Amino acid sequence: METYVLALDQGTTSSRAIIFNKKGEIVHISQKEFAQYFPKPGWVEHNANEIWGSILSVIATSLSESGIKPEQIAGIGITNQRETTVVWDKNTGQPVYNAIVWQSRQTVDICEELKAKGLNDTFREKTGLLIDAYFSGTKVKWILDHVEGAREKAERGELLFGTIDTWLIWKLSGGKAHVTDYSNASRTLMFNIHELKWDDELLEILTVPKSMLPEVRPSSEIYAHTVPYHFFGQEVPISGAAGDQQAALFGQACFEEGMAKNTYGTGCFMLMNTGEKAVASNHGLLTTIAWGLNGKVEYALEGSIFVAGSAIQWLRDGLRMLKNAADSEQYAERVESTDGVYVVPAFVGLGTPYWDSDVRGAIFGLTRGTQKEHFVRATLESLAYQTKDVLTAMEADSGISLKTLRVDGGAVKNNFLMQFQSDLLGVPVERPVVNETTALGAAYLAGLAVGYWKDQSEIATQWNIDRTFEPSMNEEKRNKLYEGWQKAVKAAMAFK
Ligand SMILES: Nc1ncnc2c1ncn2[C@@H]1O[C@H](COP(=O)(O)OP(=O)(O)O)[C@@H](O)[C@H]1O
Ligand SMILES: O=P(O)(O)OC[C@H](O)CO
Repeated sequence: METYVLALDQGTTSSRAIIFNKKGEIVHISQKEFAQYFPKPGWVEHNANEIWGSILSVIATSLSESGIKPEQIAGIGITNQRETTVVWDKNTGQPVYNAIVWQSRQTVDICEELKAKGLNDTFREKTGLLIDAYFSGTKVKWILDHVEGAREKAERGELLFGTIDTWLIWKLSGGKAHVTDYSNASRTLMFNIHELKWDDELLEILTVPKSMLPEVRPSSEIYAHTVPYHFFGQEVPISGAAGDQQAALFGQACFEEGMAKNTYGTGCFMLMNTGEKAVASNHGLLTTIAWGLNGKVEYALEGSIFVAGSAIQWLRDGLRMLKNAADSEQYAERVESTDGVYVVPAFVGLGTPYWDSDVRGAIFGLTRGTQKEHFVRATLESLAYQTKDVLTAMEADSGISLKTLRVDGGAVKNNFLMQFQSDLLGVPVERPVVNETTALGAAYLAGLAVGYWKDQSEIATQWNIDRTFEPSMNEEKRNKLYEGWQKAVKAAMAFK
């Protein structure tokens, strides 16, 4: 009987189930979108039960459409939008509030209070993060402070907290396992990434009872089995879990120190493997756990860009300049340059390296001759410029000069963008055959735990290039273009 590994990729806008074979090839994909809730400006929420429903639905579709039987699934790997926070009642299994999404800004005031108390260094040293509404810790506090009766229940030990991986494993196992993996724990603002434990001092500052927190485990091991009624009568091992960006680093086989990937989706997330060293950043990067595997944890430096592919969606849906995102490539190619136009897509502020929540989007360099083509090109180029900002910070912090950049995510289909990225960074950009590297990473982690794949060297041999983009721009031009971008960002930040 041929066997497979199933990856469940629970993302910000959709859930996907992807079945992989032994060669790491995609056998089947099914995908389901779910509702986004925006109760107030800047707030983003999901219904955790709807997320669970979407997962059950994609599992059912993938098995029925592929014809693969549940007993042919050797293991399940979970990967997820990170930081998004669910709090539920352990007796009823019902969430006490919507899931508060990573993008949501409803805890900005809590963050300001913590910063005003001078706690930034305490959080940074212990968690590798900075105080920002992005991370889970202040979201848990917000739920306990705002939902009637929640704090009392939490103190009586009746409520559980989890990021989406934890919620899904708890549901799939019929409430048996309340666990998370190191990579997800490292995004909560409550986990000490050096001592590898929930940090009592931070929990006290955030007023979060420890009894709510899941057990933190390696990213590749059997956490639990599916309860038969959720998996067509089968008890399948749930054997891998990692946050989506760390899973993509794994799926890109960036196993050696200094190897990096950049994912171009809604936002852009660049991660560099720093091996067993947790490298502290002086340039606005995050220090994060890449994964726990083979009895140890490995770390990564991360640059987070909040608006990337969503800027192309804005051209399409907001400005109605494009019929679909892919058309941006043809428009950009029709002109030689942007003629000095720069788009700074700071729609929700800027992440790495600026961490400025108040700056908003801006356009510079318009003339009477500016056409749609220049505009579209400048928007695409902004993804590459933001990536250059992140890479510059990363090279400064790690002392490592990048030799090549591995890329994935929806926008890497755009050949213009990839070529411009390579030109701007001055390094080759490598696009793999399997673009679903997030799911692939989760599948690999799950497969390793059940002996489906032998080890990381076997996995590394499965990574194949679809196309390499070589840099062809001279240094003078590259520097001049980048200087223009830096001026544009500075000017946007001055306008507040
Ligand atoms: N050919 C393209 N050129 C530029 N951007 C694209 C292209 N195709 C898709 N995108 C962008 O990529 C994003 C979707 O990528 P995906 O990896 O599915 O994102 P996510 O996982 O964050 O939902 C969208 O924001 C879309 O605008
Ligand atoms: O769901 P994605 O792919 O937009 O990823 C979200 C990130 O994990 C947020 O940190």
